[in-house]
Amino acid sequence: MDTTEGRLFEVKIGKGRAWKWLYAGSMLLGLLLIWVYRASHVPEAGEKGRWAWTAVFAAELWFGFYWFLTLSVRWNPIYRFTYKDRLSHRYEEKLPGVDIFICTADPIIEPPSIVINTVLSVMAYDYPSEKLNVYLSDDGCSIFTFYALLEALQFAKSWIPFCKKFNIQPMSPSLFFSKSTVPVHDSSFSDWTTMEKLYKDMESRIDAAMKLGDISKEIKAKHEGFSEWSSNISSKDHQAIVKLRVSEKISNGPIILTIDCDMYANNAGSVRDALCFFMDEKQGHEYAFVQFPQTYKNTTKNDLYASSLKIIQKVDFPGLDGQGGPLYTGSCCFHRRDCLKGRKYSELSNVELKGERPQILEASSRILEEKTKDLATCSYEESTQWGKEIGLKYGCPVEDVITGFVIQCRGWKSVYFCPKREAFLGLAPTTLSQTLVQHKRWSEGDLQIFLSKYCPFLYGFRRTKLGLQMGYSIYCLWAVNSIPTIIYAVIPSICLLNEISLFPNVFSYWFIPFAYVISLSYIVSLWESLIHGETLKAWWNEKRMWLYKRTTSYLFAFVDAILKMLGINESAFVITPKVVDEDTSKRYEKEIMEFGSTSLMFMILSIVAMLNLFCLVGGIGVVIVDGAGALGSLFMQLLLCGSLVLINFPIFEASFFRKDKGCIPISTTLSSVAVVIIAYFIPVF
Ligand SMILES: O=c1ccn([C@@H]2O[C@H](COP(=O)(O)OP(=O)(O)O[C@H]3O[C@H](CO)[C@@H](O)[C@H](O)[C@H]3O)[C@@H](O)[C@H]2O)c(=O)[nH]1
Repeated sequence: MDTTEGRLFEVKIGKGRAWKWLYAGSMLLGLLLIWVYRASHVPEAGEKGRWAWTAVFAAELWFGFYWFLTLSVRWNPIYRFTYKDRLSHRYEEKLPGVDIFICTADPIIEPPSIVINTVLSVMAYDYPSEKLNVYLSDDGCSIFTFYALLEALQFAKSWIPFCKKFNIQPMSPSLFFSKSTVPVHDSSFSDWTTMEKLYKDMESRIDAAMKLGDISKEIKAKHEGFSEWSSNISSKDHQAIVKLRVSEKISNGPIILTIDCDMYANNAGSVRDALCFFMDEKQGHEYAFVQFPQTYKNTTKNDLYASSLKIIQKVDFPGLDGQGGPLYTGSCCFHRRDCLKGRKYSELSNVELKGERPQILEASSRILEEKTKDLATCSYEESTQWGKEIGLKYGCPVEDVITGFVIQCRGWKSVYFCPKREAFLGLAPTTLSQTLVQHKRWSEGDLQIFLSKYCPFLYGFRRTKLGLQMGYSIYCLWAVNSIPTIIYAVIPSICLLNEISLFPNVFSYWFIPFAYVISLSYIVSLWESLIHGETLKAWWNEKRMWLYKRTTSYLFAFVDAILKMLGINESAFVITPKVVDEDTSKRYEKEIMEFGSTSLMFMILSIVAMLNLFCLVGGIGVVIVDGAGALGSLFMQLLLCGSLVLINFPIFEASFFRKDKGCIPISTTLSSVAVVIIAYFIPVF
């Protein structure tokens, strides 16, 4: 193939425009008919169910509006392909420096052995090693992480050459040795077993230090860096951590990769893939960042907690790319340093990827170390533009999303690149509670953006395409979905119990738009899941998590975001644990849902489930007594209530049949039953 010509990447546009028009047009017609029905059939004043009707109508208006927003990411998806051979041929000698930032914050829930695997994996990229610099920022200021890093540096001297010699992928030793075995007669066998032993020995030394809760004097004597821990140091008061401006003084790579501490590099070519976009002669100067999907190595076969976020990764993000670029999601993203530092896009300037690497002499490295300590302190930032216009934006639980949005508003585009071999593999939450808390943080942060001056429709107006503003709003309005979803999960069921019909009779023409809109949206969602490799059960699990997130995470996020806006509350970053105990882990592998504690979130889930079970039994009783007439007018409610009972099966199982530690505590079950009984006596208006 001729590598002297041609673009460094190619874009393919998604097909099926005619089908999309048909889908969007018919859904819109169906929604309009539903709204017409609602507006023209409101119960008379004084008639039972008037308020319930109004609430359901409001929820349907919202669902329609929200569905319209989601069209933005389905309209024009684009898929990208890179030509790394062309990049090597033209630019091998001129490849830019790349600074990799890994951040960690807590050695207990983010064990150092996980962190160093991430470090080792990125060090093994197929890239000139003198141009690759890896920085680890430890917000937890842990001596164990420091010690593990020293061990990793020693190990890297054997690991990196080994990876390059045998083209090892994944480049994280723990993942590699857990997956691969080499036949005894293979020529690489002895290298392989030596390396595995080296790794296991290192891992057990680190784990032993963690267990002991101390680092021995002999080890401390080996590196002067340990002396930093001799004073009264804590995670709240510690030496400076590595930041953007610090790396500027040390390596000043024009390209920056940010990753979470549990995101192992899994594809040796990712740096080169990213550069195919930044260095493309025709369009490279337009791109500020290249976001790769955050994929997880520990999701179960049927993705119990829907943590793979498959539809976001496979449908939404290519769609956003077609509208000007995906969101920056914190991890797995390559940035142009200039853009992170606040540079505005200009069509005329050809932004070269130059970045003079500071000359550091042996003698000056100590002075540099002292100087960078000062640079990295938070107080350095007082009365500066850091955290506002320069670097990541502070003060929002999703600092990544807001930072990416502002960069796009400065005129830059971003790229979404989904390579065949996953670029990164991380750790998804492995309990229900971790998943719900993580989504609470995301949806709260996103709503805060919507309510701030950075609202996509306001700040993005004239700065970005309307499609991109709509795309951002899908996530920014996640939390608001909680209210209409709760209305829909509760009110029709209560009305069923009280024999109040909220939907048209199955034999009426008005039933058709309801049946059409509901079935089409489920068929499309099922089809999207299946073509992207999900199982039927994974789709069903995703629907359950859709309900659980909306009724808990999003609800809490909604309330907290409003309180924050009113100045009553401050939001905090709850770090997602990367490890759980053995029992919990076994249940996760068997896809048994984990409850186990008495949280308010579980209480809400339990109440909604019990209420629906109660209403379904009552509703069936009504139909048996009243006959076919009642079945016709209550059919939709029976269907809705029945589906809610079915999807909540894990809650009933965890309340009544399970005895393990992950079941729902009896106190939660009793309280929710009590709430349901009280609700039964509340009159419906
Ligand atoms: O005070 C903190 C809190 C977190 N972290 C690190 O930030 C990363 C992300 O935190 P985590 O608790 O793992 O959050 P997740 O929800 O798993 O992460 C997603 O969501 C975050 C925003 O909510 C983004 O910052 C992340 O990049 C993105 O992967 C981890 O490496 C943490 O060690 C810090 O360095 N300091």
